[in-house]
Amino acid sequence: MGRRQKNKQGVPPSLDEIKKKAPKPVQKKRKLEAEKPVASRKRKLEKEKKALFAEEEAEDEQLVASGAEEASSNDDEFTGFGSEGEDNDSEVEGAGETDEFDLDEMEDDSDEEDSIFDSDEEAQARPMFSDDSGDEQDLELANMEALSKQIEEEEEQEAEEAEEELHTNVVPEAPVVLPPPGEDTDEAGLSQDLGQVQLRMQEIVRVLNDFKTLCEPGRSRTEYVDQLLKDICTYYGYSRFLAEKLFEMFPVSEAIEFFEANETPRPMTIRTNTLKTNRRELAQALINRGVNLEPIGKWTKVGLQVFDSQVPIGATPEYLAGHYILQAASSFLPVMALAPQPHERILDMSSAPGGKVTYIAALQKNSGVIFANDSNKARIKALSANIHRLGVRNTIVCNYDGRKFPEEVLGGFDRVMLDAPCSGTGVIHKDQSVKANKTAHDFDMLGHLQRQLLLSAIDSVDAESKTGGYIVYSTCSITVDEDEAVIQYALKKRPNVKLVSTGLEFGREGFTRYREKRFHPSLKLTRRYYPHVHNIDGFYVAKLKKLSNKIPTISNTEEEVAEEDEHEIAVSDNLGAHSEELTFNDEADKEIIEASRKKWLKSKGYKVSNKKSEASA
Ligand SMILES: C[S@@+](CC[C@H](N)C(=O)[O-])C[C@H]1O[C@@H](n2cnc3c(N)ncnc32)[C@H](O)[C@@H]1O
Repeated sequence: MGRRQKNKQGVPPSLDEIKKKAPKPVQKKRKLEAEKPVASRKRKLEKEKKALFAEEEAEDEQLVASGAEEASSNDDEFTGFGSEGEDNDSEVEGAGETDEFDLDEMEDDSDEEDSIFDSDEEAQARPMFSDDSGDEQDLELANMEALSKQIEEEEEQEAEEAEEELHTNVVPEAPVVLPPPGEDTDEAGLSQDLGQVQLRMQEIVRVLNDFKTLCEPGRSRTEYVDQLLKDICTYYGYSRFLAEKLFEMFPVSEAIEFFEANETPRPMTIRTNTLKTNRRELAQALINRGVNLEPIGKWTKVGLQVFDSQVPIGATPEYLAGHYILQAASSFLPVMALAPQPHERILDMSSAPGGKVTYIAALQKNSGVIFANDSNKARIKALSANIHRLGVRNTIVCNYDGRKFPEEVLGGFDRVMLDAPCSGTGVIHKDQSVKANKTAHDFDMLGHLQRQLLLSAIDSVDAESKTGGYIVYSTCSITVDEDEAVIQYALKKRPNVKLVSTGLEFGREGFTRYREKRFHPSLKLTRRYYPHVHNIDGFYVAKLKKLSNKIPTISNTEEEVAEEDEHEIAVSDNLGAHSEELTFNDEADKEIIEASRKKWLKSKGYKVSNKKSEASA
């Protein structure tokens, strides 16, 4: 846990902000989860208000048109849902859920909600929906009053805080940035006071961004980066290993934005369960209970963002009746990419606690069959509970190791969703323990499991499916090891698949090169999401199309084999107690393991014979 979190220091100012201000030991009050900067929210609101009133007359036509446009802008897979007009909640968005929303944790959420203050006035000012035809725009109008009031109050509070800061701040001295050459931070007595550390980070970032002009004579870039990493560990509470791993993914300033974003929660969001209601009705019901909300964005017609509430969001009658599920917005994305069609046979290989699988069922309108699998028995409980509460009836819950598909369980699916177990580097704001707990060994083991699960997912799909033949791979981690590297491995091991567009409207392109690694150019088609860029959890989504049920022979050169399976060397080095869980069950893999083993033995100085070892014979 980071020192800032442990000390409950609340949301610290961003580094941009501290450029303008001196550090203050007393931190600001923690903002509400969904809170955006007041000025920008107000501007947005005013803009929306104008647009809404201007367009009011053309509302119905516009809604229908925008629905049609959205349907047509997506893959062919979506056409099955396209013809039912605006109330057709079978829109192409997908949903999913990450662990934090499982039932066990719902109580905690509720407690948090209880503590959110909302004035009576705001509640009274809540407008009602009077028109059946509206959707997103009605909803925004309905919330306008409440939001305006809230924003005004926030403005007043911010003005008070600014005034307070003016009186309490002392202009700081320029921080000492680097210890004298040859000394480390402690020896040199560099301050560990968090305010000072924060200032030092800001100063180092400034120097690194204009190194030639600003560096101390004789000091190298590496020295600055090293001190910055030390400070990141001190200030945010990361292990050196993870700080480096994440730091090297971004340009320097952006890396700090990423670390900052992990200190604040993402907006609370819910997904309308279209098996039971539609978003407009749900929004009205919740507004009537004192929930302040608005649509998440144009890209989803089922998502709502909750700003604050007078009632616990995880315990309203609507919640208990299964009209919605608490679900991170990022988790909608893989299901949108999967784009399940009615009547299809679908496998969700690691589905607990069920956020994504219940959205798949909703998009299928309870038709077809879904196998909702998860290897963790304990999590199956929450999965079943969600399936029941949300009125999902087309789903069979099962409890296998995903790697047993298709051979020992079942294959021939139209589509497979693999929302893989991962390190959770995209959701650090929810689980601060990731900062200190994840080791290189964990990443090796996860990468290995993810690769195996993905090959099983691919093998479980029927390439001849009339409507499908797709696999979606997603993680709530942003590390290349768990994302592009896993897909690259699958492309090489299964030349009978290719990457296709996810159909998602936003998100950064996947890496085609990362440090010394080079990936297939089609990795560009995959999508990356970041908390500091998209204000959603860090996420990765890739969509594959299976072209044939036959796996073409792989003619890898020895060098390619060694390159692809670099991580396997590390894994075999590390197998130890976990070796039973991680045995390969695939002939092709055995050869690769053997090649890796030989390379590893050679690297350790052993003489390696060209005969096959007993284990692989
Ligand atoms: C990211 S969570 C899935 C979240 C889920 N898709 C949702 O939307 O609610 C990853 C899941 O993988 C499961 N898992 C881990 N190893 C597995 C394996 N070998 N086979 C199948 N599931 C596995 C974990 O129990 C965990 O529930």
